[in-house]
Amino acid sequence: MVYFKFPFSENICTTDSSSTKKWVSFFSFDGSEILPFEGDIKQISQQEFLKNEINTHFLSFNLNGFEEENQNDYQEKLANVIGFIKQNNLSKLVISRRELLNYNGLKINLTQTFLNLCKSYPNAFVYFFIKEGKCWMGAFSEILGKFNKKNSQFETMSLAGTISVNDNWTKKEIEEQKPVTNFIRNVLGKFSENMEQSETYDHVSGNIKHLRTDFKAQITQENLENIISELHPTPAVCGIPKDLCQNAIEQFEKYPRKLYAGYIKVETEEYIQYFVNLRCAEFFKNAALIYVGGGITAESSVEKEWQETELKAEAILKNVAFT
Ligand SMILES: C=C(O[C@H]1C=CC=C(C(=O)O)[C@@H]1O)C(=O)O
Repeated sequence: MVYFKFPFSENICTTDSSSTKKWVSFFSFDGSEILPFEGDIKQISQQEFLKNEINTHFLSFNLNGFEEENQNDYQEKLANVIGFIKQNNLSKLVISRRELLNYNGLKINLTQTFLNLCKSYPNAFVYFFIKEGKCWMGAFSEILGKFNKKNSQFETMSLAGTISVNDNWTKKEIEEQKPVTNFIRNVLGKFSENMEQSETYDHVSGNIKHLRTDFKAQITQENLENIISELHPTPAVCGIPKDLCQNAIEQFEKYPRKLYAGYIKVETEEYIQYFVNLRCAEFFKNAALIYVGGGITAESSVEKEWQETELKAEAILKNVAFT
């Protein structure tokens, strides 16, 4: 089963298994895994959603033998990453870690946690699914693509750079967002002659904010999947050049990102939308892993980058409901 909420909507949606059409699919970061959900999309009321509490005791698998990276380990790794960035003259490389949430014998009310995320992030795409023993939940507002089937308009955004809502932007974040914007402009330029780019502005997401630039372009539907595969993974979740950065991520992180930093495709009558899967967690019977990362540049401070991942983890953790 899958439940989700579109940005700026309060309606909870699910899929109705009477149809075999696949309107909702999750794509892993490295493209090796696709998790489709069969059925037409339908809305359900909050009462209906709350009828059966789903908690972590229902899940099939325990998380065993997981060793969490502590602040020191992570900062040491980032120091090596910065060396690699300088050596290869990279504008940025996005590195992540997994924060452990141990339930300490308690259980998590997943239905309530999903509702808390919906309330905390009205501008986000929020989802929750259990399938084949896997359980993930996430809430984020970055759009990889939104295609309007009626007028063939394609929208996307460059979203990067993170600070606490009350802080001021520094050169580091401004320089970190630029390669994302340039990358998107180059890709869209190959497929469209009329592209519009907005000013760069603040995008608030709970306790933090990002820099954001919007794009609109006229495209043809036949090119949609090509555009998505050229865009993904954008330098907001990977880096450029893509292949070198994807390899470096594998070397430095030493674990598969699975669905983190992948995307979710949702097709409705009017739109085909692709949401970037960040601020997400993988739930097990006894513990959960929160996936958090950040864009590292030659100017990064390893301590600030650690704090940034703490802030991002907090965005999920403060919404978790224990029963
Ligand atoms: C990779 C993540 O965030 C991306 C999206 C927005 C801001 C980012 C940053 O400031 O590093 C990242 O590019 C994450 O949240 O795990």
